[in-house]
This record gives sequence, C-alpha cells and structure tokens, in this order.
Amino acid sequence: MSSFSVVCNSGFLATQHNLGVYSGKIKSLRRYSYSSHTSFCFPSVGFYNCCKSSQCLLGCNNRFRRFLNGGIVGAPLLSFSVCCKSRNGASCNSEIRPVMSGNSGDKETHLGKRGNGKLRRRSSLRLRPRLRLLALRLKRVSLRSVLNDVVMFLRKNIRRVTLSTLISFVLGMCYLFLKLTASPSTKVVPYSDLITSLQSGSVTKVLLEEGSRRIYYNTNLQGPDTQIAEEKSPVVSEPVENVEVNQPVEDVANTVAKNSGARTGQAVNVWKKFSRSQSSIPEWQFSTRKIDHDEKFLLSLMREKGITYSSAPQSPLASMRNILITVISLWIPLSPLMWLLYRQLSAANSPAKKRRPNKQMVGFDDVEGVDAAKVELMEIVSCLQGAINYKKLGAKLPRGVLLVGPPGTGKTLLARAVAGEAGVPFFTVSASEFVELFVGRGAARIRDLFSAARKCAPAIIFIDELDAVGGKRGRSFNDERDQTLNQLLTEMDGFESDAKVVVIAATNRPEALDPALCRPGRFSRKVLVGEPDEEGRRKILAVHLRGIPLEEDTQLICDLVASLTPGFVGADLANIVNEAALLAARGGSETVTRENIMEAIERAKFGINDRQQRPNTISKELGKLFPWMPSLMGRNDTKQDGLQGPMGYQTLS
Ligand SMILES: Nc1ncnc2c1ncn2[C@@H]1O[C@H](COP(=O)(O)OP(=O)(O)OP(=O)(O)O)[C@@H](O)[C@H]1O
Repeated sequence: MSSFSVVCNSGFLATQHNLGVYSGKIKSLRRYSYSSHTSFCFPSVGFYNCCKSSQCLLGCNNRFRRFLNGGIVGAPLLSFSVCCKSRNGASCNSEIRPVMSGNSGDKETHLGKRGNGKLRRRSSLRLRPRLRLLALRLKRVSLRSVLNDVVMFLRKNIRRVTLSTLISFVLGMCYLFLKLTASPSTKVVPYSDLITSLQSGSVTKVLLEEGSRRIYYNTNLQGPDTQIAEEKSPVVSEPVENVEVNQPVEDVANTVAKNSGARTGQAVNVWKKFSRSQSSIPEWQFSTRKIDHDEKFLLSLMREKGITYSSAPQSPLASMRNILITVISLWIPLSPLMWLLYRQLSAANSPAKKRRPNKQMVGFDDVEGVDAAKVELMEIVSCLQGAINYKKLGAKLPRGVLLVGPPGTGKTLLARAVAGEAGVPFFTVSASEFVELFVGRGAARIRDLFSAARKCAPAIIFIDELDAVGGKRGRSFNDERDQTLNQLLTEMDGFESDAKVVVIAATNRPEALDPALCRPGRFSRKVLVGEPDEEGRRKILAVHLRGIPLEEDTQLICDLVASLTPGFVGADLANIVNEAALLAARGGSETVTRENIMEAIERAKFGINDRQQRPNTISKELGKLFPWMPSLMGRNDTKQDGLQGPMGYQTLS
C-alpha cells in the first residue's frame, strides 16, 4: 500500500480563522488509495484525483488543482505541498503554486466570485450526471412507443376521456360566450342621484327595463370614469367629425357611419354591437333601482325636462348570459353531490352476480365433514330438479334455508355446491350490499334481485352474512335497514307456490336475526353447519390435498393432521394445506413433506414466529442469568431441545 501525506504550508494561510477552518478540514480529509491513482475525498466538495507518478501533483487533475488554488478555506492558497511515497519506496515532493495572486483588494473580489463559482460548480456537478441520464432515457424513448402508450391509454379510458373532453369543451364554450358577450358594467347609483340629475337637467337619455326594476340613464356630465373610458376607447381614436365629447357610443357610431358613408346599415349595427361589447365605455353610464309608487313622479319629471325616455325588454344575449351564469354557479357546488348520487345509483343498479350452472365448479363432492347439512340441502336440489314429486303429497318447496354455524365451516361453499348440483341459475349477494346511503335504495335492490330470480326460475338466491340486514327491527334509528328488511320479508312472502326460487342465507349470529325472518314460510329450514369431527377433518383434508403432490401417503397425512387439529374448521384445514405447499415451494422442494405440514400446523396454531430459536434462546439466556429458573418451572432444556414440539406431535415424527 503506498502512502502519501498532505502538508500544509502555514505561510499560505492568511488568517488564524482560515487556519482553523483549514485544519479542521484537513482532519476530515479522507484518503482513498487504489492501483495507480489516489483520490482525495473532501467530504463537502467531492473527489480530487491525483496521479502518483513522479510528477505527483503536476499530474493532478484540473479539479484538484482548482480545489487547491481556489482555496477550500475561504482564501486562495498560496502554496500546497504533497509528499507521495510509492509502493517501491520512491518518494516525490511537489508543490503547487497558486494560479491566482494579487493584493488584498483583489482577494476580496476573488472571494465573492469564488463563493458563487463554487456554488455553481457544485450544482453543475450534481446536475451533469442527471442530465446525462435524462438524455440517455430520452434516446431510448421512441416516438412510436410514446404514441402507442397514448393510444393504449385512450383505449383503456375511452369513457373517461370522452366525458372529460366533453365537459372541458362545454366549459370552454361557456367561457368564450361569456367573454364575447361581456359588456362593461354601468355604475350603480342611488335613486336619489337620478332625481338630482333629472332636476339639474344633466340627464340625456333614460331606459326603463321591462320585467325588472332597473333604470339606465346617461348624463352629459364628464366624470373621471368617462374620461378614462374615452382615453381607452377605440371610438375616440378614429378621426370623427361632428361628434360631441359626451355623446354616447351609439351616437358616435351613427356619426361615424354617416361621415364615412361607406358602411352599410348592417355593418354599422355589427360594429355598434362589437364596439359596445369590446370598448370599455358602457352603453349606459348609470343604473339604479326603481322605487315603488314613484313612477308617476319620475315620468312627470322627465316629461317636464323634455328628456328622451323609453322602455325595452332585456336583450336576449343578456338574458342568456344571466341564465348561463346562474346555471354554472348552481352546478359547480352541486356537481360533487351529483357525482356521489350517480355513484350510489350506479352501484345500486348493478345486477346481482349471477352464476350460470356451467360455470359452477363446486359440487357436493367438494364439501365434506358436514354430512347432515349436505343431506338437507340435497333434498332441496332434488326438489328443484324434479326428482322428488313433493307436490303429489301436497308439500311445498321450502322457500328459505338458513345455514347457521361458526365462520369457515363451509356455509358459502355448501350454497355454491347446491347451485352447482341443481344446475340452476345462482344469484349470490352479500347482505351488506343492501346497506345503502339513501333510504329506499336497499329495498329497491332487494326487489330487483328477486324479480330477476323469478324471471330465471328455477333459481337459487344466496344471501351471505344475513345478519347485516336481517337484524332485529326497532333497535336502531336506521330507517333504511328496517325498510330493506321489510322488503326482504315481503319478497319471501310473495313467492308464488310454484315459483321455484329458493333463498339460502348464511349467518354466524342467528340470535341477532329478526324473529319474522325465521318464522315458518320464510327461513323455515335451519341447517346447522358445525365444526367437523376427526373423521370430517380427514375428509376435508382429503378434498384439499387432491391436487397436492405429497412425499408420503395422503391417507397417512390426513390421519396425522386430523388427529392434531381438534377444533379446526374447513377454512383452517384449507389454509394448512396451502401453507404447507407454500413452505415446500419456498424450500425449492418438488413435493410437500411431513415437516412442511407440521410447520404449517404450528403456524396456524401459534402464528408465524421464530419457533426454533426464540423459546430456546430466551430460555437459555434466562437460564444463564437465573440458573434456578428451569428447575422452578419444572422444565429442562434437554427436553426442549429434543423432539418434543409445542404441539406434542413428537410421537409421530
Ligand atoms: N366442509 C368443507 N369442505 C371443504 N372445504 C371447506 C369446508 N368448509 C370450509 N372449507 C374451505 O374453507 C373456505 C371458506 O369456507 P366458507 O366461505 O364456505 O366458510 P363460511 O362458513 O361461509 O364462512 P363465513 O361464515 O365466515 O362466511 C372454502 O372456500 C373451502 O376452501
């Protein structure tokens, strides 16, 4: 390993302060050595490469030179010597002379510039690789791929894009219309001002708007607003003869038309309208609100003064403007509400998921361990298929079957199996889907569901988690839920005796259901789907191990797992098999071993933990600290380390 040392010549350090800073920095100067180059790493500045040839610092790269000459201490360095020792022992000693030199005044100027330069250098150093990366990426991106992406995006979001384009277009058109038809606003003054102006005789023209209480008028007084308006007005810039200063725009337009003699009447009108809308001079200087029962006085005053007055309806353009503004100002706050409503309605109108028999992959063979429930449901299947002629004896098809049992025992699976075996349309919904924000929506959905099922009869409706909607009524202030339940009760009553629609519902909390639901004629048949016994567990495991490659005999594994999992339900057993397969896959094994299954059982029982190490390590550590503890707890480590697992399946392994 070659070595080098950086020697500071104290002579070049201008001040004590600088010296301190410099010394501090020199301390933090790190050294990086590799084959033929040495890099000085100055943490806050970057890397400075120096070639360790006989030339030493003369071979330093420019950056290092700049670093030295520019000064890292807040002042230009006067000299800097570096001693390098190469691997073969040859040493070199070089000195760098400052590039910059000058008086103190120069130095100060240099300091300011250097600060900026350093900053610029630093930012450019950071920016350069990023720019290079960006350029590389841009090179890789082709126009065709960008176009393809855009087309793909448009295809995927065609509805959204169309809708947003339409909305933007309409809003744009509205904006354009409002902009084009915008007229300069008149000055609103009190009614008394109008009377005063009338009495003083300064009013030139009055307009009484029909259908509203607005009065517009012009005066021949030149206010500051009018002056400004005239300065801005394009009308004044035209060389117009015989135009009075205070003449309204309309008159100005007429005069211009007369003088030029070239414009037709139509052109004048267009120009008038345009000039009215575009110029900042309002058509009417002032506007005020009429006072009730004062019309007579007003009219007599105007007649007396000989003022031109007239009445006119609001212009259609202005009416349209007002309507548009009202609509926009109403719709902007309303649109989030409408969106919410739309979402609710669209969700409510989505048809219940209907499963066709041919898509149904579940049969009674897939459900095991619940034999009593299977027998009850098989009877219904036979009735639906017409295998049992129940009508001959005057019997009726049960309208509802309530599957009751703890979670994961296979209630949903049973319902799917019924539909699969019967080969009839199967409508499945979760009761929580009927819980709606708006009163009446849940009931409407129930109605839709039953009418759809009746149309496809014979059919099966399966309502999962019935307690979400079928809870006892009157216990809460939720009107919507009560209405939904009422609708369900009505629909179940309303079946015609020959309409072969069977409602199967599942719940974990039968005690929470409204008694009206469980009365005969509705969910008259209650089927308990309980926890499977050992034989049941064995059969369930056999179902789930069907497609799993096992190292050992399936029957043996089923017996083993069934004996170790009392209290486990179908869902737990399915989970154990899945976990074991995952563990085997994680270990790269082709088959699932007994160890995998054992670990999966432990995971299911105790959760995922570091079972091999944690108890042993903890107990060992505790044993070291308190040697008397294991004997006190009646446990010894040799037993822990042995074959006995936390579940006690040591006899089998
Ligand atoms: N008896 C069973 N036979 C075979 N598999 C079963 C059985 N019970 C449960 N399973 C497995 O467990 C999964 C979940 O069962 P399912 O959804 O039918 O339980 P559930 O009783 O409806 O539960 P919840 O009351 O929570 O809705 C099934 O998809 C199936 O893989």
